[in-house]
Amino acid sequence: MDTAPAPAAEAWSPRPAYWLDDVPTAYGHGPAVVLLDQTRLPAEEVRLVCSDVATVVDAVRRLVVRGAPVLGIVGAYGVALAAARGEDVKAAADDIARARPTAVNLAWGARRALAAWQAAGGSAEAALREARVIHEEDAAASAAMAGHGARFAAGLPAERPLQVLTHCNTGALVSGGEGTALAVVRELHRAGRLGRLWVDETRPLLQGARLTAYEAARTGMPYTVLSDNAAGSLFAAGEVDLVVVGADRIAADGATANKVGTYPLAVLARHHGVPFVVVAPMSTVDRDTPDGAAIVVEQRDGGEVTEMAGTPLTPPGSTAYNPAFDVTPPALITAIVTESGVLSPVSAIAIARMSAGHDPVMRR
Ligand SMILES: CSC[C@H]1O[C@H](OP(=O)(O)O)[C@H](O)[C@@H]1O
Repeated sequence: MDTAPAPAAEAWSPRPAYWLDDVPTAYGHGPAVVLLDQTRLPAEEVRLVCSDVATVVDAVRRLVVRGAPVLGIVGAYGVALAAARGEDVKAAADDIARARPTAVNLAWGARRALAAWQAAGGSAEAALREARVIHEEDAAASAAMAGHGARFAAGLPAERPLQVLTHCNTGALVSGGEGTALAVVRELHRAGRLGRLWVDETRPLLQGARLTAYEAARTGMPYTVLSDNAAGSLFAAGEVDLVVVGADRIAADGATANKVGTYPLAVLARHHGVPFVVVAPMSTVDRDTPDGAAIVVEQRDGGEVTEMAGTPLTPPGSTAYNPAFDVTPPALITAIVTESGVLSPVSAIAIARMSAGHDPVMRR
């Protein structure tokens, strides 16, 4: 079984999204939101300079920037950009929130920046300040989750360095810091406790094969990519000690929306007695969504399934079912790791306590 070579571990960040005050733009010099174009990775590191909100919204829709926490950061920067350009700020916040419906962070970040703008009497500086606070908060949350998650993993009965399976991409590309679930894996690697990272390719857009592998290679983790279909045989062979995934929205009862293909992993993990851990900041917990049935799952264009890099994979006229996410019920989740601590077992009460700002049920 091939394992990609592990280059020297390094403190590395791809800087997925940031603000620049004064750059050449389509409108002359002015502020911009700069995005690392994740559709071009791993082959090319190309940055998109967004000088208006319409460009930000299009970039979110095309997954130029993606992943719940960084979407919260970009949502806030997008509102700050509208304010700086004298655009309709409320309309901008609404357009941003509508760009992708499932990751609660997108609307949450936009609304926080809008509220700051309104509270300051329509101040663009206030909106930008709030966006920067959200960016910094997410970096701190990422570090805290990495610590809580690694300590939880260290408590697992393991006779070997952990073999961890993950789905989609939850690293520094989705965060102001090192990410969510992949930040936990990176912390385990630093502590010498990571035996291998199994990387689900994550059809149809291959966030795992393209992005998680890119991050694992850049940070020196021992990793192996697999087709999503192969995960079951890994469990059956006893090669998975822990599953860690991210989240796009966690409902008040602990039901979790994440990249499509997550729910089957939760079922496999339960069947094989493997801990299944969700890692997400509090900004992804949405107490206004009561349960999994209330989570809106983004349905994306079928062409993402029937084509690969513009090449048809199916006969002309084929239709495709392409939900971007699925929902895992709380009963299949061993623990939810947030910056506040570890919930185990997950319960509606614990989630409610956590989303109300109280300490979670269990803290490690
Ligand atoms: C922890 S945020 C990463 C999260 O977002 C991904 O979805 P997408 O690539 O469509 O933005 C996936 O659900 C990841 O778990």
